[in-house]
Amino acid sequence: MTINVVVGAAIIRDGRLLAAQRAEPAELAGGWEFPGGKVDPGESDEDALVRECHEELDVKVALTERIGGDWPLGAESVLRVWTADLVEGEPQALEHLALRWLSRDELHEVEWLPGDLPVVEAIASYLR
Ligand SMILES: Nc1nc2c([nH]c(=O)n2[C@H]2C[C@H](O)[C@@H](COP(=O)(O)OP(=O)(O)OP(=O)(O)O)O2)c(=O)[nH]1
Repeated sequence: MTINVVVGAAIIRDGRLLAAQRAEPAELAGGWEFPGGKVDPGESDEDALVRECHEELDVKVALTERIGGDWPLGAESVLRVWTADLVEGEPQALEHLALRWLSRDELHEVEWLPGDLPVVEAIASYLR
């Protein structure tokens, strides 16, 4: 069985984390996640993440630090997360229902996808 790699960006600005609300598929719609997506064959994780942020948010990001290792998403996928700085552009919800910048106190005001919760905990210490 091949394990699918999903990459996610913890974009932080002024001590706040950018959270994005999924628009699809129906069973995930409304849940909040890190911008990102699946790594294409032959593509590095980091290149995939920069590409996905451009496609989804119309921004250029610079990845800064890997957060933890492979975070399990069910039996068949893992999530790999990097913190990121915005280098160019203001994030647009091109593929999401909404975007929010969350301070540490606000982290749990949105309903994160279940697999993201441990990652969100790991990122709390980076926020104000
Ligand atoms: N992008 C992203 N996906 C996540 C997170 N947490 C989580 O469980 N997932 C799941 C949702 C999806 O089943 C899968 C990522 O798929 P995706 O739909 O974002 O990937 P993609 O943009 O490459 O889309 P596609 O080619 O399949 O259409 O991982 C997260 O924080 N960010």
